[in-house]
Parts: sequence; structure tokens; C-alpha cells
Amino acid sequence: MSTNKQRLHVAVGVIRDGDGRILITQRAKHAHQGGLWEFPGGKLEAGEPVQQALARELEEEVGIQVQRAAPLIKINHDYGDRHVLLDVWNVTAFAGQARGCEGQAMRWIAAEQLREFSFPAANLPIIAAAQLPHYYAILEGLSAAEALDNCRRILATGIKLLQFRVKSLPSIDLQNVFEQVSQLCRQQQVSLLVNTDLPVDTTNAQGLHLSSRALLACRERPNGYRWVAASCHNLDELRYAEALGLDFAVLAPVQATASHPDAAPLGWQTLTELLEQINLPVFALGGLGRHDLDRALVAGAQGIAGISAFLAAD
Ligand SMILES: Nc1nc2c([nH]c(=O)n2[C@H]2C[C@H](O)[C@@H](COP(=O)(O)OP(=O)(O)OP(=O)(O)O)O2)c(=O)[nH]1
Ligand SMILES: [Mg+2]
Repeated sequence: MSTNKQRLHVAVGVIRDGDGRILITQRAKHAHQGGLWEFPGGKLEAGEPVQQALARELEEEVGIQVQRAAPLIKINHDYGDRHVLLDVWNVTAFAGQARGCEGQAMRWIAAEQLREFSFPAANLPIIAAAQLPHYYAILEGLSAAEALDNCRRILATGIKLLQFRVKSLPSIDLQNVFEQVSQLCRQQQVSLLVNTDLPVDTTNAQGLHLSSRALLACRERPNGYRWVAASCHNLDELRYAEALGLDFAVLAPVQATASHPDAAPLGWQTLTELLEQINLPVFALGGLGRHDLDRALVAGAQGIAGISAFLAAD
């Protein structure tokens, strides 16, 4: 009976080399999900802590010794014949030279190439998480000059993912400011998402960011964008974003924030409980700064989203 099926806990490593390339290996033909590409890893032994299992599996399968790892995402997936909990870690430092210790094919590839390979169905959100950075900046500003100044300050901190949400500009300025922001982003290889509340022509944007209202009004994932994300405040909205096949969500407010003084903060514990129930990369938003990243990763988030948090390096 599928309801009595035991959930297999699997430790999985997204291993990156010094150039940011990611290691993928091919599953043996006759294994479960055989022939597909995967991130190396395997089942926890009875009573084994997940980080210990990660280190053991990566040594056994690709001959490396893990030196630094941080949580990336957890995926609960029911294959019908087997229910897995993929506990995925970013491995950013290791010793040894990776090799296919079990005779399996192995490739080091750029994150953008991940979509060119066939992975098991459970891996879709892992691939999005591996391609996304840990910080998502939200651009606001009360005038055209302030918005452009904020944009330059944010990009100077090294941000690679930006949402255009300059709500208070007269529409005559809005398109012009958007074009300038879009050009700055292109020059610095920053992915730009446009908030759907703004009446701008999104031809030059890599992505759309749906407000929670726009999310619930959607019947399918909007076409033609590299990234589609949504603002969420509760489990129903997160589940809906996942069901539509969006790439990621932002969940707010995690802490008390001056910009939304009336909203009750969720807190880290509730954030963790919500994230355990969905398979989607989620940025934590609200009263947070860059220094909260480690805490957010441990809580199960992709990273931190913010407005003022990224106006200067902290
Ligand atoms: N390692 C890994 N497993 C994945 C990925 N995606 C995915 O659905 N899985 C599934 C396939 C398997 O059902 C399960 C991993 O179990 P496994 O059979 O590889 O475990 P293992 O390495 O301990 O292998 P073994 O000792 O049983 O031969 O998780 C992935 O990216 N990496
Ligand atoms: Mg394995």
C-alpha cells in the first residue's frame, strides 16, 4: 500500500569546483531511475546522521572528501514504487580528484547546462535551486533618480538576481527607468524579474515576479520567461506556486519589518515547517540581512530576499 510505504532518506551532493561547475553522474542502467543523470549520493544507513552519509556516499561514489557543505533544498517525492526524501547539500570545498568509482559516467558542467540532461522527475526543483544564487534583491525607489541610484548600489554588491518593483513612479518615467535598469543588469549578467503589478513592457526581462494576488489568478505558468517567481505568505500560496511549476517563491514576513508593520512575522520555526511541506526553492523575506544567510539555509530556505538589505554590503 502506498500509504504504508517507507520514506527513503537520501543524502545528495551538488558538488562545485573552483570555477562553479557542477558534478553529475549517470545512474546504473538497472538501478531505480536507471540511465538518468543524478547528483551523487545515496541512502542513509540506520541511525546515520545526514552529513555523515553525504561524506560516506561521496567518498564511495566519486572518491572525494567533503570539507564544507551547506543545506540546499529538501525534496519529498513519491515515485509510486518508492517514496524518497532527497536531502540535498551544496558541497563547496572538498579534497581529492573526482572520478566515477563505480564505473559510472561523470561530467563537470556549468549550472546553465543542467537543463540539457535528463534527470529523475524529483530533480526539477533541485536544478532550479542549484542555478539560483543565495540573494534576491528587490529594487524600489521614490523617484527615477533614487531608483537608478539604488540599482547601481545593489549591483555594486555583486547581486545576480533582481526584482524590479519601483511602484511609486509616474508611468511616464517607469518604462524609461526600467530600460536603464535592464541595460545595467545586462552589462553585469544580472537576471532581472519584473513585478507583475507594474505596467511595463517586459520584453527585456528574464523573468516575471507574480504578486500573491497575481499568482492566485494564474491558471498556468506564464510562458516565455527564464524565471517565474511569486510572493507567498502561507502554505496554500506556496503549494499553488509549486503546482504551477514556478521556479521559486519568496515567503514573507519572516521577521518584523518596518515596511509592513501590521503583518505578523512567521518566525524561523514556522518558516521551516512550511518549507518542509513543499518542493520549491524559497527566499526568506522581511526584516533580514545578508548576515542571516546561514540561518536561512539551515531553516531550509534558498537564501535571503530584501529591499534595504542589499543597498550596501554588510
Ligand atoms: N543520489 C541521487 N539519488 C536520486 C537523485 N534523484 C532521485 O530521484 N534520486 C533517487 C533515486 C533512488 O531512488 C534514490 C537514491 O538511492 P540510490 O539507489 O542511489 O542509493 P545508494 O547510492 O545508497 O545505492 P545502493 O547502495 O542501494 O546501490 O534517490 C539524485 O539526484 N541523486
Ligand atoms: Mg547512489
